[in-house]
Amino acid sequence: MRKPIIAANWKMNIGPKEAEDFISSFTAGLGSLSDQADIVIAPPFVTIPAAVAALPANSGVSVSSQNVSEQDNGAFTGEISTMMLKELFVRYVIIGHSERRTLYGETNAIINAKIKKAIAANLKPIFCIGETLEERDGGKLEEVLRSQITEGLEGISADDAKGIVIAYEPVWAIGTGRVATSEQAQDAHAFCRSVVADVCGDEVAQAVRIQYGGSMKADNAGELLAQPDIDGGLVGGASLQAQSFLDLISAAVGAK
Ligand SMILES: O=C[C@H](O)COP(=O)(O)O
Repeated sequence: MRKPIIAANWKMNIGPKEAEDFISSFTAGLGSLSDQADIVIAPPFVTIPAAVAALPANSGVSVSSQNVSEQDNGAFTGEISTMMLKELFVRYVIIGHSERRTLYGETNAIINAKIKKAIAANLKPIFCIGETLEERDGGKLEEVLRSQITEGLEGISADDAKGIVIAYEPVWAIGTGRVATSEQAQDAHAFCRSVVADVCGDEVAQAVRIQYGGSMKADNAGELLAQPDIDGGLVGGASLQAQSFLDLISAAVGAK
């Protein structure tokens, strides 16, 4: 049985002050939800210290970054290293989000280097994959997912791969309000799991958690999480208000 994992990706929203207010309302309403799922919040880099400080001890909520450098240190203006994140008690790192791929030119090779760097620092990667509408309509869904997974996980041991979280996010569903149907999402998740089995073996494929991302909300989270291969969510818009994120988590864990 894979424990659900629900992550808030705040993207370029919520500064340090606003994060304190969010976390105080969010943790006040969390109750036992954090026993039923791993809950992760990924603020912008500058908000991470305030988010970590605002979380009560034993809240059961982990902090993630939204990106990390594949370099250790040096002349890389604007970049943040794994070791800097470790100092801030960050536990997860979102890697290869479609916005990083399309807007900032991240390739499968760069993403693979970032995943390796995160693992070496004992940070847990949330490894994002997903097809564009053009690729899906052009019959390339499986080809795209296979190459993203195969190249992203290249050279990673089975033991390390087990701890990676994969986020399947159809690009056409991100921020559009157009959620994949539960059947479309389940089919894609089952396919991703089969590719992980090809690359890393069946034991890893059964252990790896695969989140769905793309217009997930409280009113569709239950149906999505009821699917056997959907183990959680990577949530953008619906994670920006404490109550809407709590409602979503509640619906998600209720379906498992
Ligand atoms: O990382 C989160 C995803 O990009 C989904 O964003 P969204 O929930 O706003 O569609």
